[in-house]
Formats: sequence, C-alpha cells, structure tokens
Amino acid sequence: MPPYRHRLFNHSRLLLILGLLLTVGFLVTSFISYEVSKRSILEAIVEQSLPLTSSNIYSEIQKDLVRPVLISSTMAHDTFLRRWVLQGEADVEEMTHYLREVRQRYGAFASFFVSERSGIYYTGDGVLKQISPDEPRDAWYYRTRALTEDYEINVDPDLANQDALTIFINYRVYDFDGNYIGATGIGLTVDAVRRLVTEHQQRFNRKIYFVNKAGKVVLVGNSTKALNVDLHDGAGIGPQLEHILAAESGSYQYADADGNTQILQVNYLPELKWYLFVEQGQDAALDGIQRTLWINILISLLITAVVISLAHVALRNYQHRIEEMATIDKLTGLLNRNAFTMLMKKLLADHKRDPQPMAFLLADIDFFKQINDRHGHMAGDEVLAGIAKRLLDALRESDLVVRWGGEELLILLRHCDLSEALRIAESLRRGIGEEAFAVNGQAIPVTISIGVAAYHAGETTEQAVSRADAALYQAKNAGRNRVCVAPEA
Ligand SMILES: Nc1nc2c(ncn2[C@@H]2O[C@H](COP(=O)(O)OP(=O)(O)OP(=O)(O)O)[C@@H](O)[C@H]2O)c(=O)[nH]1
Repeated sequence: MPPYRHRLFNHSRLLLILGLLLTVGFLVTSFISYEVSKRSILEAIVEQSLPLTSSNIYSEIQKDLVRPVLISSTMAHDTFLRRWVLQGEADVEEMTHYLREVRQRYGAFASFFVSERSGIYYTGDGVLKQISPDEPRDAWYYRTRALTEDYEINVDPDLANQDALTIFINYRVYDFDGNYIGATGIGLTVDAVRRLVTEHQQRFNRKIYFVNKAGKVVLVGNSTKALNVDLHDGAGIGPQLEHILAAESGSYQYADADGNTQILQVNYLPELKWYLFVEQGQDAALDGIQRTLWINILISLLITAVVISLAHVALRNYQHRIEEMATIDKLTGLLNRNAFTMLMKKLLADHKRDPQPMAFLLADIDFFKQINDRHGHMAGDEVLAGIAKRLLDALRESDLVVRWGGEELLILLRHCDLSEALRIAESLRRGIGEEAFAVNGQAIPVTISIGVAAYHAGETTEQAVSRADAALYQAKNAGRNRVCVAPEA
C-alpha cells in the first residue's frame, strides 16, 4: 500500500467481533443441542430402556418357572407317590426310581420328596438324609409345612449337588383325605437364568445381576459383578443400598469406582426373593452424542474460519476500492489534490528532518479548449489521460504526479535541485510535443507549458505551487510550449 494512504477503518476489529459472535453462537447452539439430546437419552434410559430390560427378564424368568411348578404339582398329586407314603414308605428303591424318572424326563437338576411322617429326604439317588428342625438347611421344609399356599419357590444351595445354587419348587403333598403328608418338587439349576442374563447383557450392552435381601450379589451373567460381593462394601451403591432394598423397585444413579455415572434400575422378584439389578454406564450411552458434539464444534470452527476469511477478502477489496476512490483521479489514474495535500504534510515533515532538494512542476496543456472543441470532450479526456501516462512513464517511482485542476498537472520531483528539475521539465515538454496523440484514428498534436519552482525550506505547499503557477503563467504568456522558472520568493 502506498505510504500516503490512510486506513479508512480498522477491519481487524470488525473481523474479531464477527469471529467471536459466530464462535459463541455456534458453541452455544452446539452445547444446548447436546444438553437437550443428553437429557432425552438419559430420560429414555431411565424411563424406558432399563425398565423394559428389567421387565423382559422378569417375565422370562416367570415363564421359565411355570413349567417346573406344573411338574411339581403333578408330583404332589401323583397317586403312586401318595399311596407309597400312606403304605409306610416301605420300598425306598421304588421312590428313588420314581424321583429319578421325573428328574430325567423333565431335565431337572434335582427331584425330591420329604416325608412328614418319617422326616426322610428322598432324591433320585436314594435317601439323602433325615431332616431336623434344628438344621438351618432344612428350614425350607418347615416353612413349606406352614404354608397356606400350595407351594413356594426357593433359591438355595443344593446339598445333594455340591451346594450348587438351585431354584427349588417346594410343593405341599396331601393324602386322599386332605391331610399334609410331605413336600415334593424339583430343583432347577440357575444356569438357565444365568444364560438369560448373559444374553440380555450382550444384546443391550448393560450389566444385569441379582442381589439377595442381605445385599449380596447372588447371580451374575458372565464377567460383570463378582459373585458373593456384599454391595454394602462398595463405595458406589453402598451408601444407597439399604434404601434401594427397602424401596424394592426404582431408578437410581451412582458413581462407580472409575468415576463413571451408572444408571440403575432395581426390581424385586418375590418368587425368588431376589432383586434384579440392571445398570448402564451413562458415559457409554452418551458416547455417540459426545462425538457429534465434537464434530459440530469442528464444523462450526471451520465455517467460522471460512466466513472470516471471506469477510476479510471482501473487506480488504472494499477498503482498497474506497481508498482508491478517495485518493485517485478516475480519468487519469493520478493522485488527486486531496491525497496529495495529505501526503505533503508528511513529506514536508520529513524535509524538516532531512532537507533534501525538491521541485514542483506545474504543467498545463496548451489550447486544450480548442482540442475539446475540435475533437469533442471524449477525445479531450483521452488526451488528458494519455499525457498523464506519458508523464508517469517518464518519471521515477518516487516522483508524485497529481491532477491539480482541470487540465493542470502538478509534479513533485524528490531529491532534485532546480537545474535537474529544469532538465526534466524540458524533457517532459519535448516528449509530449514530439509525438501527436492518436484518438479515434486522428492524430492530435499537443504541447504543454511548465512552470518550475524549487522548494524552499519552510515554505508551505501552497506557496511553492503558487510560485510554480506564476512561472507557468509566464510560460503561457511567452507563447506556450515552454518551460519557465519561478521567480525567487
Ligand atoms: N476533456 C476535458 N476537458 C477538460 C477537463 N478539465 C478541464 N477541461 C477543459 O479544459 C479547458 C481549459 O481551457 P482554458 O483554461 O481556457 O485553457 P486552454 O484552452 O488550455 O488554453 P491555455 O491554457 O491558455 O493554453 C476548458 O475548456 C475545460 O473545460 C477534462 O477533464 N476533460
């Protein structure tokens, strides 16, 4: 940018404000939409997906329990079984055979009968033991005996099967007169439930486990929670556990050992006297929208950068044009008087510090009115522009050429004393006069007159130009097409 141009406005500030507005706007909308999505995802987890998984598993378990209850009911009503008991439990082998058959036919894990009269616990493998009211493991029998309903479902370690966790259907047996004579039923391994849990865990990507009334984890799918862990001990659920167990069902949140928020759905299963815990990590659920948030922010920043760049280019061009319009004469492409006046302030200040010689040349086209009259105003314009071009071509970069008035051109020669200025003026005059201007196929001969004034330290621009003007007047009066020197001030 030439030194004489002043910035009309500072567009960096404008771009900064624009950039800030766009960035803040984009960020605010991105975060708001993230928060809205987050809330609706969490709501969906708490209100729909976790309860749905929980009730799915619950109903599957209930469905799985219907068949064993039916089998146990059939056993309790079996004529053979009741007759065998009423006839004094004589042949153990017969009962063993019967129980083994039931076990094998229905794929049960265990089948049993406990006699009220003898207290003997029969299984498909023979007599297991004699039950006793003092033995805590036999508490189930005395509970069943006291039942008002026909049966109970009980989860216990199975003594007959290396204490494997087993779901027992304990069915009350009556004789033909309706007197209680014992308890029978089958035992199921919890493998089926475990399989169900594992499958749901994998399908829905959440942790599913069962907790007993004491707060211990009693059944897990594969590799989620450790078995037999007392949840009271954990820092995560621990503090809330008593409340959770008392409430029987509900939704909760807690921070796990890694600091991740877990959303937990709890439902009590009265058939098993277990709590079904279904939980899902909040962070994993929000992974997708978090990624979307970052992509949104990236796109927003890119858009901001593109908009700022485009605005920068547009403003720069616009500023350039405005500055040009304010400083350049449209017809000749020369500096206008306004721009020159601004520029001179600086040049005169420089001159004070470093007084290098300067000279003003005021050039005026001879008989320009005639050229206009003869060839038309347009042709006159072309001649004027042509002269400006020839002057510019002949002068140095550091010299200034100004359209001073209608057909008056002012030249400032820097680092140039009077004799050099005269020489240059003469050469310019000769250069213009030597070659006619070709306009619309017509040759128009043109001459110029020039007044020369060397700049004197301390002078104003007006004073120096006015002396050059006086010299020009002299040149015109002396017959035109010549160079005259200004009288000393
Ligand atoms: N085509 C054209 N003519 C202009 C322009 N500016 C001024 N003029 C004309 O230039 C003419 C100047 O005329 P005068 O001041 O009488 O001077 P002159 O005819 O050149 O005669 P001398 O200067 O005495 O040699 C006027 O007719 C103006 O209208 C311009 O931008 N374009």
